[in-house]
Amino acid sequence: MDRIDVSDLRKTFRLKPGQSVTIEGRRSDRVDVLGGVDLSIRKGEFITLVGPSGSGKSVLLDVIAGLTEASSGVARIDGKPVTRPHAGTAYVFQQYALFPWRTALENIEYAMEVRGVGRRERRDRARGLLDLFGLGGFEDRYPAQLSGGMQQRVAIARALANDPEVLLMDEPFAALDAQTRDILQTELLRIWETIKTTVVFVTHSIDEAIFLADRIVVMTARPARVKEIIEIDLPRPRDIDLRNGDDFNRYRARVWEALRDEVRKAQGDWSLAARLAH
Ligand SMILES: Nc1ncnc2c1ncn2[C@@H]1O[C@H](COP(=O)(O)OP(=O)(O)OP(=O)(O)O)[C@@H](O)[C@H]1O
Repeated sequence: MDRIDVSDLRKTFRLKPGQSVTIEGRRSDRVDVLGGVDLSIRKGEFITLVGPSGSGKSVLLDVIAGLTEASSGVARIDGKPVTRPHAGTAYVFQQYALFPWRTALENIEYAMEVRGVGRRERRDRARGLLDLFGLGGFEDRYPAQLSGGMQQRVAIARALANDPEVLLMDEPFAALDAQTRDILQTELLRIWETIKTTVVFVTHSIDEAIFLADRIVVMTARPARVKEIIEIDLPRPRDIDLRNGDDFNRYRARVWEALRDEVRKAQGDWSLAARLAH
């Protein structure tokens, strides 16, 4: 059975009274963000999601997470419709979203506390996760005392603390410098290869999308649908040098080919909106 199944998912936001947007030259108080998304994701698969800015990738993740209700259609996890946040789903955002008043160890323990896991088990597991992410020795540091890369490692460790069946990641490395980003991609893959949870990872980076994925889902401009799914047939475990190879280059060209027109459409939408706004 598929782990995640999304079927004809649509989402329209109604704006607040007095607010409006310009879409294709017309004023509207509604924004159609998801326009019928169909997608099946197998258990243990690593999916990356790319699409123009503002195309609804985060909204799609929010619906799968149970944080936003769809206007119509359904997202299912293990065959059950998602209607609210689910203990088996963890979410990692671009901003580290750690509790500043808790140490690294206590941040990781938090998710287990909520589930009522006993203190000793919590501590042991949180320590194990810190070690897994190369953060042994930093357990008593507060987020402000950690680098961006370290904070994001803690955020991912916290997300993994409850052994999620589904891990949703919304541009988790976008705020990091290029080298830290490369390192974290490799670390994430190393850890994923041992735990094999199902990952849906949103990114703007084509290289990141190829490097991580079993399959890349390319979304259209808003209202978003799945434009194309590209199978990434590169050997695992993957090393960052893979990016210099011919196969990688071919995938780069192919993903960009799928994305290019959608990015143009989205930009046309914005520039038209900007012209009309002046
Ligand atoms: N609560 C809301 N009310 C109204 N519009 C919303 C709301 N949330 C999102 N939107 C709109 O939905 C669209 C899609 O947003 P979303 O953040 O999912 O895009 P995205 O593809 O993740 O973009 P980016 O790649 O830039 O992060 C945007 O136009 C956004 O303004």
